[in-house]
Amino acid sequence: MTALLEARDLAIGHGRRVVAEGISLALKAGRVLCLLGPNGGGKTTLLRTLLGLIPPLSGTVRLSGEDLRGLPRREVALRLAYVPQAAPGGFAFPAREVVAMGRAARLPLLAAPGRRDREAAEAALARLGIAHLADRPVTELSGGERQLVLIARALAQEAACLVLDEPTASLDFGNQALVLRQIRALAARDGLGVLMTTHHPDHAFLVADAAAVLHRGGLDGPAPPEAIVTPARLRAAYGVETVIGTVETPEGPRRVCAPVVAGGMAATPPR
Ligand SMILES: Nc1ncnc2c1ncn2[C@@H]1O[C@H](COP(=O)(O)OP(=O)(O)OP(=O)(O)O)[C@@H](O)[C@H]1O
Repeated sequence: MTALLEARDLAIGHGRRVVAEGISLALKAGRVLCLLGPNGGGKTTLLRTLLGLIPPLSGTVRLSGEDLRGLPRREVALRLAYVPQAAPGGFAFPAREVVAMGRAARLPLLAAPGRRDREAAEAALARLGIAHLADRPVTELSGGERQLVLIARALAQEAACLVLDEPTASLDFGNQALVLRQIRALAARDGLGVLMTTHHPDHAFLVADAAAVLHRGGLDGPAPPEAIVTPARLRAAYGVETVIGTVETPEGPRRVCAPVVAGGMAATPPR
């Protein structure tokens, strides 16, 4: 099976400044890849490079085997949907219209959304459990609600691959679980490929088939979460001691990651 999204020996950065190099990864349909790493490690830079929003310093990005550089923006948008980090501000559009904007790449230039587009927007709202927010201006929503609207907008795009930058960052505990459940279902049930960044190593255990850590100018992984999320690697990446254990859940045994906060900080924090 050809990967939906693939990076080969990628170097990423801004201008001439290299943020990380030697990055290779592949994301297949129906899989979730969790990207971890400390603040400033380069996660957003990597996502934006994979999306073609900033050029790689070297190496290649392929979408379903095709070099990203040869694809028009519109074609990229039909294959990859991006949920950027939630930012305050913006226009007071109703949530329904913001979600419908996810259909833009599927419409002829300046065409109004049709019935199929409105249905896709409604379905995306319902799927994330926010149909009741459809008429509310997004500027009046809580940060968490707004994040769910942005995810619904990406779903409405109906791309084969979802790229989410910290999709749970501003969400409360319940909404985090809702979003993670949706992410898993989108991969398992609908066969989407999902690449997400997170600051919670536990999310890799919860939803991911593979995890990778971007730190110290390189990428560890991707590999199965249990091979990547280890006390040694978390110490190297975050400078914190952790305990990894297994708990019983209704879905079966699951690994969990607990930081040690009482005098357990590593002697040498990263960079
Ligand atoms: N537009 C830019 N121009 C120049 N340097 C940038 C730009 N955006 C980010 N950087 C730098 O690139 C490095 C990686 O930043 P990036 O935002 O990719 O990290 P991150 O892992 O996503 O961080 P966080 O977890 O805090 O969101 C940082 O040193 C940052 O200062």
